[in-house]
Amino acid sequence: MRSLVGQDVMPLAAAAIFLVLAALADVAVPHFSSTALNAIVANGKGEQRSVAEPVVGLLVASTLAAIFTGLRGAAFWLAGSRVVSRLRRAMFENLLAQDLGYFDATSRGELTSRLSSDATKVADVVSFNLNILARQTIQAVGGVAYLFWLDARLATLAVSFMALAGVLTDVYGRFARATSRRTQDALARAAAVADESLENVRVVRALGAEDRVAADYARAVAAATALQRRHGLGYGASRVALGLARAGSTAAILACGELARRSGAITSETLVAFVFYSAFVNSAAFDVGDQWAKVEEALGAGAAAFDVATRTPTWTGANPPSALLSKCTELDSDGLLVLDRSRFPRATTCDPPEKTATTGRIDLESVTFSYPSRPDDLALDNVTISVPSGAKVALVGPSGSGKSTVVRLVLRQYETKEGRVSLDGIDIRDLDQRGLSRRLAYVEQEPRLFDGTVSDNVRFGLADDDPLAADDNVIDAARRAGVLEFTDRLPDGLETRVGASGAFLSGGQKARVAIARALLRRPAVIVLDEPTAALDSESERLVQHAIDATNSSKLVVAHRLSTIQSSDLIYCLRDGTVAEKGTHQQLLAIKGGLYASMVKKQNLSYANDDPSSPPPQSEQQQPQQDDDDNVPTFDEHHPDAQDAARSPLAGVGPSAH
Ligand SMILES: Nc1ncnc2c1ncn2[C@@H]1O[C@H](COP(=O)(O)OP(=O)(O)OP(=O)(O)O)[C@@H](O)[C@H]1O
Repeated sequence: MRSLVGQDVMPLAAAAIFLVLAALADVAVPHFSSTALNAIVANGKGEQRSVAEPVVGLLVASTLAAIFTGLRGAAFWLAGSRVVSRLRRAMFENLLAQDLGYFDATSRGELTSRLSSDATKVADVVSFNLNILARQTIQAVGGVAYLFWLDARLATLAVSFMALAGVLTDVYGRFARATSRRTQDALARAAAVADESLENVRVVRALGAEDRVAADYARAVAAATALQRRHGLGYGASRVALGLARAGSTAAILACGELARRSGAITSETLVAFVFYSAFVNSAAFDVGDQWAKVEEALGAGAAAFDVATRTPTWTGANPPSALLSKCTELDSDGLLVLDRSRFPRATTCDPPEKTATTGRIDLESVTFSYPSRPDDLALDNVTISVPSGAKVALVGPSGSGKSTVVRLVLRQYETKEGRVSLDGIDIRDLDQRGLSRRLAYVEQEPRLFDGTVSDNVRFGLADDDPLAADDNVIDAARRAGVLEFTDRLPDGLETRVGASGAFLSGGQKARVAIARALLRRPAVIVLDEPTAALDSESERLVQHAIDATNSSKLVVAHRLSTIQSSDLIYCLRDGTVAEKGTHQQLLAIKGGLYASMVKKQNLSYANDDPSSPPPQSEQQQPQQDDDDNVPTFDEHHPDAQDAARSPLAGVGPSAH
């Protein structure tokens, strides 16, 4: 909290000064009111007292109170909006710095709800509740002092009622804080349901699942509503209790005051002034309770927001897993407030890529790994994989065998449990994350784009002044990845907007943009998770050629085996272990081997899928690796197999570097 408000000391100090001045002016108002009233009553009894004097005093005090109240309100509002914007930034930056296991366990909808609704609650506290709380506290304390000066015994009576109100407020405040936190949690869960459904709205529509999704959301909202109803009843009960305490206070003061007046212990005038002041003080004191309860509520709601803003990511090794925590990340003048460097003492190196020669060799050495959400299941078990400099290495294997997991570990999206992943012999945990992501380009199976133009997306992640991001380079990468083929037909060319998450582009177009993004970076290693699956065979051949023509090492996940037969090395995974390893030909030679059986199955299914292909051959007739010579192994009648045979890569062994 200190770091959140620390930079707003000036507006807050100004707000505090205006607050004190407004409260002092307010405190003077009942004094002048009661003086004027007493003068009017005395004049009615024939005395000659000035009424004008207290009325002028009243006007001056009220005017000053109004001016200072306005200034105070504006200053608190300003501070509140700055604090909440800083809180939101803190939350967002800290989210970007988290280990990715955190996102497996926390839904995006919940996090966006924390960023919007929970943070707003905190803003309200600073803008309104603290402001009113402080003002009423000053007025209550000043008023009580004045009451004691007027009559100590009656003042003690008034204060005991205020203490009762304090106890009631405290009880309600605790209830409000706990309920508010639970309500925000329930709202966050509802937001998660809405987010997931809207993200997948096409699937929902296609499956006709609107009613099911609407019911899920209604249930989630109902949970929040039940808590809000409870909260509302609690609030109502607290208002009744406080109202009764307040009425009791006024009645007791009037009754005891009248008794005291009769006994001569207090004059009528003092009693009138006391009643005026006690009404003023009561109002302030009871408001203090109300505002305090609201502060408690907001603290309950804001607790989750603070958790998000301050969660420490877990990592091992010398450097944190996010470029935001990197020592070489430049901070803006405002500073990244969450990223307080003292919290991240292990961030030791800053190794800009240009300073580190890199050959692009990747090694997984005896890696064992399980996902944080399933700590007891080994996704990889003692896996050793090498990608030599400039080589093309493929990962194949049945669904769930661990191919994508290998990729995630190479990208350092998760931490290995045992063993290590290294780039050029350096443990990737000891590399600066920014440098690592400059050296490794990743193209995923379903490429994600960001709202902006095609060229923005090709450049994404590079600094504006980075020479790599120059227009010529972008055009060259776009040409090699086949992006120009479709942008040249659009009126705005590379400056065409792609829509939210690339919604205006087809799957194949998105894939090309993502490949151009990777090519532009001229990385030491390109990691590809079958990104060409969405392309037609002609475009696929073109893009494959562009990727293979780079000097980068390539680690390719492949489901369609026709795309990787020219790889220098193929690792075949099964149940999180390396079952086979070798070139396409070597693996085919393993009779009854996993790779050979996958190739056989794909040929069969291709043939069955393609109505123009000849009827499937019997298993005995399937093309098999001839032990004596290297005959083609893919179904020659299948388009993919034909592509592969015509491909510039077909059968040429190591790719051109
Ligand atoms: N985020 C995750 N949290 C928990 N378990 C996961 C997670 N991602 C994958 N797994 C599990 O890890 C194992 C390996 O998954 P992985 O995604 O690496 O397989 P894959 O070989 O890439 O599969 P596919 O070919 O279907 O994409 C599977 O059992 C999967 O259920």
